[in-house]
Amino acid sequence: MDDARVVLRPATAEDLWVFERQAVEPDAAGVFNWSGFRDVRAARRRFEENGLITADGGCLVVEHDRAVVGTVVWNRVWYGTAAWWCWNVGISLLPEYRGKGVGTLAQRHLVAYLFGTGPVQRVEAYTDVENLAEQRALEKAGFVREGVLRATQFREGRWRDMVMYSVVRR
Ligand SMILES: CC(=O)SCCNC(=O)CCNC(=O)[C@H](O)C(C)(C)COP(=O)(O)OP(=O)(O)OC[C@H]1O[C@@H](n2cnc3c(N)ncnc32)[C@H](O)[C@@H]1OP(=O)(O)O
Repeated sequence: MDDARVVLRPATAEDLWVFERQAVEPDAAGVFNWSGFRDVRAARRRFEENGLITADGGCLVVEHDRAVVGTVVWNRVWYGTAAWWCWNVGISLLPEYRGKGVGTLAQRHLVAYLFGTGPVQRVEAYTDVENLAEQRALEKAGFVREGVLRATQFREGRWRDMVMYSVVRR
C-alpha cells in the first residue's frame, strides 16, 4: 500500500465517536485490547482539557483514504530513573479496516513521528502472545521481538503473557 494513504493526525471534536466506540464496544477495541467497559465520556473530557496530547503521551486518529479507521497512542514509561524513559505505543483499528496493511503503516508512521519530534532512543510496544496480527504488523513496521513478559495482563478470566517489541534509534 502507498504510505501516503495512511495518515496520523490530532483528533477533532468530530472524531470523538471512535474513542467512545472503543470504550464501550469490545469489537471496536479488539479482543486483545478489551479490559471491560470504560467511561464513555472520558475521551471528551480529556479532549476538552488537552486535545488528547500531553508532554507524557497522546492519541492520534488514524485515517485511511481520508476515512477515520482507528487510533494510535503513545505513553512515556520509565526504567529506573526520571532520565531513563521511552515511548510505549499502541493501536486499535475498527474491525472493518483490519487486515489491509493499515496497522503496519500507522505504526511505522507513529515511530517516525516520535523519533522525529524528540530525542527518544527507544519506542516499545507489547502485545498478547496470541495477538499474531499485531506481532506481524509490528515486525513489518520495523519492531524487533525482545521477549515474553509473563502474566502481565488480565483478560477473559486469566492472566496473559505478553511479547515485548521495540525499535531503537539508529
Ligand atoms: C501494541 C498494541 O497496541 S497491542 C493491541 C493491538 N490492537 C489490537 O489488537 C486491536 C484490534 N486489531 C487491530 O487494530 C489490527 O488488526 C492490528 C493493529 C493488530 C494490526 O493491524 P492490521 O492493519 O490489521 O494489520 P496489517 O494488515 O498491517 O498486517 C497484519 C499481518 O498479520 C497477519 N495476520 C493477520 N491475522 C493473523 C493471524 N491470526 N495469524 C497470523 N498472522 C495474521 C496478516 O496476514 C499480515 O501479515 P502479512 O502482510 O505478512 O500477510
